[in-house]
Amino acid sequence: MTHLIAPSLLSADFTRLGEDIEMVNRSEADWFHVDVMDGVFVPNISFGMPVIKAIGKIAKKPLDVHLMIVQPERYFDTFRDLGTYCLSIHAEAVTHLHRAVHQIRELGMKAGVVLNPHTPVSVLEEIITEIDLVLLMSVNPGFGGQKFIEGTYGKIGKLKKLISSSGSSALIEVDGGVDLNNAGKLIAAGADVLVAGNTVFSSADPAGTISKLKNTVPV
Ligand SMILES: O=C(CO)[C@H](O)[C@H](O)COP(=O)(O)O
Repeated sequence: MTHLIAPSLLSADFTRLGEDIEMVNRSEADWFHVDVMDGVFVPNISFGMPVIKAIGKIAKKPLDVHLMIVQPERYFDTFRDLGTYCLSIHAEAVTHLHRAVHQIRELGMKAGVVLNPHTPVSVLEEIITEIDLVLLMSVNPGFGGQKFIEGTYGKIGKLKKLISSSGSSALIEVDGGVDLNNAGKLIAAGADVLVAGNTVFSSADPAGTISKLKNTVPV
């Protein structure tokens, strides 16, 4: 499978969000990455339901929603109703991860599990065959534009081994500090989905940057 690109709307220009969404619609991007922060699980607040509803009205590509919130179970129904394709929750934010991922799947969404940089891949051993995606944070979550954590390459390798030895078909997504310099190495390490915020939206040619990310070859 060729890798997928998911521009993170956290780095979009909110004064012209509609134009940025249309740019992504027309681009070679595959998904919209939507970061939801509550100011408790992470030290920042992003946007909530009315904004996501507006995004969903004009987004022509699947919504890949990353919940950085405590007790995410409270909102699974709401995110399904907002048209979420893949709903990802942090392993660190829920006590009953198995129950939570099954609730997400029963609502008809793909279920993703997110690991913070300090959380080992081994926490997924008993659940890897029951999830659709693992999102590895390559920065500490909460803010766009942070520096990529180099240890992520090794973590992708460990996750890839766990996925192939278990027969899981989970995708590996990487989020945080992804740019044109590290994209090829991330794909070579085994990343299936690259999230990019700052790299895309701070670029002089965002659609061109998405195209470059999409056409990056493994190195
Ligand atoms: O989840 C996130 C922050 O918690 C963002 O998706 C991530 O940081 C992407 O932004 P950038 O590519 O600018 O690092």
